[in-house]
Amino acid sequence: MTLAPTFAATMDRIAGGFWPLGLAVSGGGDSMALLHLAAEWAGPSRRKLHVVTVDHGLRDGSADEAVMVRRQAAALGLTHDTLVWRRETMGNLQDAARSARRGLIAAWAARLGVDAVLLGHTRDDQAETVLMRMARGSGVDGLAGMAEVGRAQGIAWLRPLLTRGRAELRDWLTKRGLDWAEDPGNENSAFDRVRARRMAGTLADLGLSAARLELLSAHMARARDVLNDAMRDLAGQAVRQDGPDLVLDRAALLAARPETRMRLLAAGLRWISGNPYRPRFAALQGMVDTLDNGTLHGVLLRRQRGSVRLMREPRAVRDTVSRTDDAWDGRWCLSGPHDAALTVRSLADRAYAGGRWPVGTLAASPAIWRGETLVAAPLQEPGGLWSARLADGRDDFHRWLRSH
Ligand SMILES: Nc1ncnc2c1ncn2[C@@H]1O[C@H](COP(=O)(O)OP(=O)(O)OP(=O)(O)O)[C@@H](O)[C@H]1O
Repeated sequence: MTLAPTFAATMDRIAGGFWPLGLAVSGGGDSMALLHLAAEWAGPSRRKLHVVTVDHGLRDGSADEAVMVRRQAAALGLTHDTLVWRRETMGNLQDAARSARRGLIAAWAARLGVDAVLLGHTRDDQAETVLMRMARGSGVDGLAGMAEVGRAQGIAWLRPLLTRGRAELRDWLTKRGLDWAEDPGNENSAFDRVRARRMAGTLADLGLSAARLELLSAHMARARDVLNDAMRDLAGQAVRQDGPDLVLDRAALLAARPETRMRLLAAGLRWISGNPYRPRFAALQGMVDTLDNGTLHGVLLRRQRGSVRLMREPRAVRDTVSRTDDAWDGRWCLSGPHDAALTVRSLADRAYAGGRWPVGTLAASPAIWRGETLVAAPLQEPGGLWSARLADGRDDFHRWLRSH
């Protein structure tokens, strides 16, 4: 099928529930094609498409590209904003630029009431991602590549061009006499992605084309879904949430397949720690084979008779301080009489044994402090003026697991 109708069908399938929509357009060929295709698809509703360009200021011409995008967006009747990023961090420049860009765009979307932003990743980007992940020894999840619909930083990121080729998009623009900018960064071989792009060219000569790599990622995405279903079934049978902790039936877990067990443990560690990434494979494997006492990813594992309890590691939250009306450790909400002089910190060594909760759970639980004076310890001594509950979205492990 030709480009515009397939694009429209994809958009109807993935973007239907979102309106207005954001469009991240760098000025390169992929995202300029995205701009024109999206405007065509939206028709008279195009006023609800908002375009954004991040000017990284990393090289001459980046401001000109933003101006070019603005001009073309205006000609299509779309609003356009330029966000300027000033580099503050050292280290991997492309990674820093990408995460700054995503953060700026997400904040921009929140300001406009936009819940979903379109990105112009193509099949070639997907193929390069898969190759880079192969080179890093990724498993099924990594080889599934980028998702057509993903959630991060509080919004949805949609990639409606993931099955289309870069050359096809440029042809489409050329035929319509539309302009785009070539990113000089694409020729800089210091970047992993650029090296992957070159490697992809060589492999295509051997038959390992972008289309084949995209097929691989689609197979892997299906395998991942099956494995995640198995993990959720196992969680239903073998995991009980106890307040902020998880209690795992050790025998049931050890009887499950290692991959299912490993996924479940990784999910439990992420739910408790709030870390969006899973631990490294080697560290996880060591722990999952024995399900013994240990610490990983800011979480303690403690064996208790036939089970293993997962709880937040007290040391990991020792230095976490927040105001009483912010979520503490990203997962606890406190309520009580407001007083600007109070702060939330962990109960730490003021936790004592003998109550409803293990000392470890209490030590990593939130407490209200005035300087060094303990004002309230809601988990250890409930029923006082202060109470603590798990934040929405992090309060029910099994529900959380269904959406992660
Ligand atoms: N400066 C920018 N301003 C607005 N959107 C951008 C900008 N750069 C990239 N994008 C958006 O991100 C999409 C992908 O860009 P790019 O291939 O450079 O990848 P990336 O975001 O760095 O991520 P990855 O390296 O994982 O592919 C573009 O098609 C566009 O939608």
